[in-house]
Amino acid sequence: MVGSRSSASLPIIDITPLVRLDELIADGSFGLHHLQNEQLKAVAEQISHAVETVGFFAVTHHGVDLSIVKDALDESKNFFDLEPKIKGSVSMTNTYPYGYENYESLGIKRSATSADGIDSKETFSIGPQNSTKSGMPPRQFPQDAPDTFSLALTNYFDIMEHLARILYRGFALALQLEDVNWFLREGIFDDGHQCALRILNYPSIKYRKSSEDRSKVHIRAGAHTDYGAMTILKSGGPGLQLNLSPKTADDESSWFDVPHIPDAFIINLGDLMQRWTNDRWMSTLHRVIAVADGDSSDKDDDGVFESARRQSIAFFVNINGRATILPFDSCVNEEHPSQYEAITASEYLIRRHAQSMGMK
Ligand SMILES: O=C(O)CCC(=O)C(=O)O
Ligand SMILES: [Fe+2]
Repeated sequence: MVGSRSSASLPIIDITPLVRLDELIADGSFGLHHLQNEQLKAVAEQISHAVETVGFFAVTHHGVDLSIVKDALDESKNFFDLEPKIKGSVSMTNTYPYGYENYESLGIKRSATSADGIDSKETFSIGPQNSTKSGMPPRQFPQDAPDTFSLALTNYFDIMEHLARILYRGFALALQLEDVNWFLREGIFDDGHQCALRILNYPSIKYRKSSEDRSKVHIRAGAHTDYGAMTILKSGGPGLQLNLSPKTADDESSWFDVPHIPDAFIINLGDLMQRWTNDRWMSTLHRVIAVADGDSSDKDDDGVFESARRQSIAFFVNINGRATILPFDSCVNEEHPSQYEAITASEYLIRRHAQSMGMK
């Protein structure tokens, strides 16, 4: 029964100490003694625990200007309301891996489980600002979309880049790397990084649930793991679920709701970070399901349910394409020998993308 879905205990981490650290570094007053701060150590421990046991956590007190988030959500809504001809005028191609995609009309099924159908969502993505250093194509926005749209997305991208830096410091502390700015070194995560921003729209839907199989859920985005280092997700409503064991993806009882926490961001790790940490940190399977409005989900008879439109914004945090991914020393020992060879980040992402499209 959908009404009995249970919530995973999502770690909620107040990242104030990491935001303070960022301020100290920005104004030049940082000294190594600041790393001895007990609250900072506690945050690193919380991150470490979250990524080793769930692969997902929420961050609060992140310092992000929420008016930029609101603008991005409002402008996204207006964008997806535009005519298909306009919103689809910049679309994803073999040479431009961003732009507009309508999964339903393309018949795209990107999911790990046989039970999932075609995603009922549309998306628009942009890549990094610095196309020369990142080696990615220059950003494109539909010509007939308002300037306020490109401005809102550009601003959102910039604040996410900043939050990514703050979180990467948390990761360096959690991994006990020798330098708190380890991930932010030149050639690892500098302005040649390959982050991507994707806005998502799940149109409102009506669906019927059969009385024979009441456990069946209506999938809006099929089960998948993300490819990159981490994803910073702003979800505009409930419906996100996670599953801690890929083997049980077809078993409904193994899916847990990720609580929707307004004003927080949900962080989840991607496959690249799992590989980098020699499988110590988890890239967790997740999906989006329709949640009936007004929680009328446990009607007795065959009912038609309606689920409101849902929007979200995913910021896929990557690193520079040429950076080498080799398991961290702190994640390799006799009990856990290194599982992976060195690979560059871009090689890895291309390989993962090909796998998801059914090519090997
Ligand atoms: O819309 C959401 O809440 C999740 C989106 C997601 O998982 C993705 O785009 O990778
Ligand atoms: Fe995802």
